[in-house]
Amino acid sequence: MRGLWLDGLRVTRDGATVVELNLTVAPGEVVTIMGPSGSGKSTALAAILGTLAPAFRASGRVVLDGRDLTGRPPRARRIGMMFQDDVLFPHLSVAGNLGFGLPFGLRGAARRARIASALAEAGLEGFADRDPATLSGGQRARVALMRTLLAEPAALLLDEPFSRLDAYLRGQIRGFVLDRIRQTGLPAILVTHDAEDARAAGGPVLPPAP
Ligand SMILES: Nc1ncnc2c1ncn2[C@@H]1O[C@H](COP(=O)(O)OP(=O)(O)OP(=O)(O)O)[C@@H](O)[C@H]1O
Repeated sequence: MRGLWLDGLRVTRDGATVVELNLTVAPGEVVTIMGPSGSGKSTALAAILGTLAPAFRASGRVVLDGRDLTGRPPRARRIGMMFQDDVLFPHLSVAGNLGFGLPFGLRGAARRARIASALAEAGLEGFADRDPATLSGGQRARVALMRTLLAEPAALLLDEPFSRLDAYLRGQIRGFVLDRIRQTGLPAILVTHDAEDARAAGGPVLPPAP
């Protein structure tokens, strides 16, 4: 079955449940998780990604496109992540940052072609050699998303990815991200405090059930 399935995923700390999720996310669908600060949203994403802090224990299963990811290391899960403070590496050019998303063995013309098409998709032709410090917030956010997508993830997790952007940019970048999700057909989970984000995402909205 294609898509992301959280089959009784439960995270505990000192024996107490922090968060529990039972849901399926279809290809190209965005499920939004909204809830108060400290309700376990980021913890749930870390459990899906396989990066839980040692204080937590996870049970249940994470199944992606029919693969049971339980117990697999993060890099083997093929899950892309976009954070609120997604930083670009300051010592690399924009192209160098995008290249970081690419498979390690990809070199030469094939590598350059993938980077050029990502730049074009992000509306950033001619930006390959730019220092990331000279980009606007919206340009940086687009490069960060394209870097994540170049790694060819099979699902996407978004943790408050728009919250540092002003209202105008927020709408623009949100549209860009949601378009990419629909085009790539990735199942996605969006954590946000913003009702407009949830509405634009168009999918189910869940509280993280304690
Ligand atoms: N590394 C950690 N070790 C121990 N407890 C932690 C750790 N990280 C988070 N917690 C606790 O786990 C609970 C859930 O935190 P989490 O960050 O998942 O909430 P959140 O819903 O994402 O909050 P916010 O909206 O503020 O980002 C909180 O009580 C938090 O204090």
